Amino acid sequence: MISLSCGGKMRVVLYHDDRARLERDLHEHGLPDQVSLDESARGMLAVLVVADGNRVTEAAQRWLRAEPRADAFIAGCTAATRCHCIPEAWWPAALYDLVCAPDHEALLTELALRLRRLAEIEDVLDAQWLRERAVGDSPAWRATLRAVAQVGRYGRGTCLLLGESGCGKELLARLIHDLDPERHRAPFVVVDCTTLSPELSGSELFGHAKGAFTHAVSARDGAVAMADGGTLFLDEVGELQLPLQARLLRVIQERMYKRVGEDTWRKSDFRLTCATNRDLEAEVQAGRFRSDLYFRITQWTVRAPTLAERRADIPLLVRHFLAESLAGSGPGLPLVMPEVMHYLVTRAYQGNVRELRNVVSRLAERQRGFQVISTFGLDGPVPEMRNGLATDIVNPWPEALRHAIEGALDAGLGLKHIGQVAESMAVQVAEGRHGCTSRAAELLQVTPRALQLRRQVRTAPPA
Ligand SMILES: Nc1ncnc2c1ncn2[C@@H]1O[C@H](COP(=O)(O)OP(=O)(O)OP(=O)(O)O)[C@@H](O)[C@H]1O
Repeated sequence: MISLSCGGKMRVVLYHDDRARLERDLHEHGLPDQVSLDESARGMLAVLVVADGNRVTEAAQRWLRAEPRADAFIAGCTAATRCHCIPEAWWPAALYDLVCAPDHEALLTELALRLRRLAEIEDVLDAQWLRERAVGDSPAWRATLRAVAQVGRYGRGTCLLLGESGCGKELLARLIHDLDPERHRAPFVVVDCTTLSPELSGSELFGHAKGAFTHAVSARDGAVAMADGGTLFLDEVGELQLPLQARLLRVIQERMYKRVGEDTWRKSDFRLTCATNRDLEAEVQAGRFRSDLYFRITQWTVRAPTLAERRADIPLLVRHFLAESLAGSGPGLPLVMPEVMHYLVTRAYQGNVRELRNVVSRLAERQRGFQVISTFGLDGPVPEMRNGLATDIVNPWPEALRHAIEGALDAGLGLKHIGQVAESMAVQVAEGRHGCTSRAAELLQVTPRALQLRRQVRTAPPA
């Protein structure tokens, strides 16, 4: 997939019979500052394709040959050329956007707008707050974030987030909400459709009037009312029962609802985002999900990649979850031994990022106080570091050590802390070979009691 961001300007190469005119027109239509038409500018490449007549396919092929390493293609065509853009025939995998407009003038306006948005989205993706919350730099994850940023910032409609359990759908739904310029200050209301009981589901979604049923001692708002002005997030929407689907459809269409036990129509203006790990199209085919509701909730769809599709992000995620687990328990982050990182990068994760988070927090808990995270207490055999994929991702020892030392220096921790990293590493390696035994103590040239004490000191909470 594509990555346009490199901390510099986005370089856009234009192809058009009359390049000078195209350039002038685009500038006139408000090309953003971040976009450079200067081919010598640093940065990744987006290629803008504008073609007339029947030559779209032929032109695209020519440009693909000329720019085989382009990161992204934006293809532009007018209504007259649209029918010649048979996407499957020539769209490259890196096609970022297809822009269609009725005529050349409208096309230029639209292209300039898309480029402006693209540049804005790249800025959003590089924002510190987003990088800290939605950790990962892999092309698959960046492509997902780009789609989510586009929906959040510019899309007004409903969005269905697809993906396996634990791969970050709820996190993405929150991002859509936080990126929505009009709604981000209003509530983000989550409804887990798996926990909606058949008896109370209507009340949980729509609220109830006092005395509507046995335990309704007072009137209460439901999720739909609470999400007014903000976002209603229906997690596991595929679990909704058919009668509730019908009621929900009405609310989505008309933004009106009635509390249980009440006859008055009430209004709620919310953005709807849904998530599912089911194949909803198959559910529609099987008659378990209403097709009209399906079309209503899928104005946009974004698929969150599995962790296996973004293994390159695992080292970053490991450090993120380590920092989360060890917050407040001492200076700096411990060094993760390359063997451990290799294990974490190559192991299978049925529960995706959630499972990785649990594994890392268990490791951090077991080795709290150490400056080095070793293989001690891993929940599976450590494979040999031969796997090509993992060796590309995992830093080898000297590099891992250098990172740890650089991290310590950046955090202003000095030689004492760095010495502790080395000492901790030696203890971990010796214990890895012999356990916490007199043999390990001998190897480290300390008494077994001193080794044990060191362990206690290390595991004691920091002063
Ligand atoms: N890129 C990421 N950076 C940081 N944390 C992440 C990332 N992706 C997922 N997580 C974390 O992983 C956990 C699972 O994510 P989330 O709940 O969003 O998954 P989900 O797909 O909604 O799961 P489910 O289908 O089971 O509801 C959460 O703690 C979330 O914060």
